[in-house]
Amino acid sequence: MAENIETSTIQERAVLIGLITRDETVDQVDDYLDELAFLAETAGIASVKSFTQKMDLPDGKTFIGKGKAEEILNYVKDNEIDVLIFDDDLSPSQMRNLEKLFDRKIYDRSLLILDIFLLRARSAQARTQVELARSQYLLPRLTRMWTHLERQRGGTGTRGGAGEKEIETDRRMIRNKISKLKEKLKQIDKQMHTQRSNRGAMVRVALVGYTNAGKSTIMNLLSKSEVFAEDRLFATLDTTVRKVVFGNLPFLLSDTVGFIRKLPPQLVESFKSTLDEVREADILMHIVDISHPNFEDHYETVNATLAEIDSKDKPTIVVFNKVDAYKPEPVDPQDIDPDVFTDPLEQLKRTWMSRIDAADVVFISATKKMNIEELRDNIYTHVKEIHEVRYPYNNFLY
Ligand SMILES: Nc1nc2c(ncn2[C@@H]2O[C@H](COP(=O)(O)OP(=O)(O)OP(=O)(O)O)[C@@H](O)[C@H]2O)c(=O)[nH]1
Ligand SMILES: [Mg+2]
Repeated sequence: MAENIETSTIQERAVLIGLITRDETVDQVDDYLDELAFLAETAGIASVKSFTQKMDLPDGKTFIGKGKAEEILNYVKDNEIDVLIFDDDLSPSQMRNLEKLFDRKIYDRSLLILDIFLLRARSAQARTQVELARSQYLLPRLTRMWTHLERQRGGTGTRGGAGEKEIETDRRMIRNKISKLKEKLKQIDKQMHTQRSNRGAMVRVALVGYTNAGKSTIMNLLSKSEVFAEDRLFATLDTTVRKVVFGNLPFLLSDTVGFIRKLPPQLVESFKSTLDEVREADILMHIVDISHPNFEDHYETVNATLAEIDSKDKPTIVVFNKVDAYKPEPVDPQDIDPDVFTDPLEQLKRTWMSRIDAADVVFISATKKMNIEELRDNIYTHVKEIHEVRYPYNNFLY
């Protein structure tokens, strides 16, 4: 799509909106909104302010309550806000109602993630997968798209019978597009499957983890390759596979798309073939950014997503990355036991090494190259185990 100069130089301004439901704390929701701001930034949208509201259940019609809506509306009018971004997913009718109420673009988390994926998709496979997910997301929301179109054409916003007919045409077009994309994806999947089976029976290790955890950085470090890594969410959408040899032991290492809280279900579904690399892996390396205040949530989110793609029970090395940037939670000095002078990182290590089998946990810094030998030893041990079962007479001398 052609971008005009205006949209690329003047950033869109957004307010972020999150509900604090019964099972969530204020701190948690603050962290979710920080993440949402990071997502918005990745999509080129500046977050100007956040609003939260305590509510047990979202309002069926407008998601937030009346009073809150008024407060936000006033702010939106006074501060040149273009977009409202909700941290949770909105139903098609909520989205329509909100759009009417605010007369601004309404995003939910899914739509934002879908837009980022669309911006970042490079390969034919990734593009097809994202387009499919996005079309499926848009289909029930077409009326809204139509009103957008109408406004762009300078219409008055009133929708007569002709409008409804056009919506029906648009719907048919999208349905056609969806089936074409599915067909195309089937073809690509077939090719990828052949490529994968041509790789033979080499042991396969897959890097998995929350987005921005450092997977690509670790891939580069271990395989001496150059995979795009940066401080952005979803820097990687395609799977890269490299052959790596430790000592005399060869194996395949793959880097793939990161996970995030509330990944749109349409995306998980259409990225299933990208995630085949994970599903068919012998060993997983689960990378966790330990410097992130919410890293325990991230760890759980990744495990839940792994369960969704039937990959939860594989041998897994948990790699806590970014120890160089780890900042312990501030503790009240009075709470510190004067007899125990252990450093907080040490304590954290102990906790996790007892929670997960200690043999499968490593603490590293990929950028500062701390503890990389230990990581390599750990991978070597795991790969060797599988290799010996697969090639009992070979003694892996190549
Ligand atoms: N401080 C610190 N930063 C790191 C470390 N490892 C990676 N990073 C930084 O974290 C950011 C994300 O790294 P990536 O390797 O792109 O992360 P990723 O998991 O591949 O992210 P996605 O592809 O977006 O899912 C980059 O800015 C890296 O430089 C580390 O050990 N310490
Ligand atoms: Mg990456």
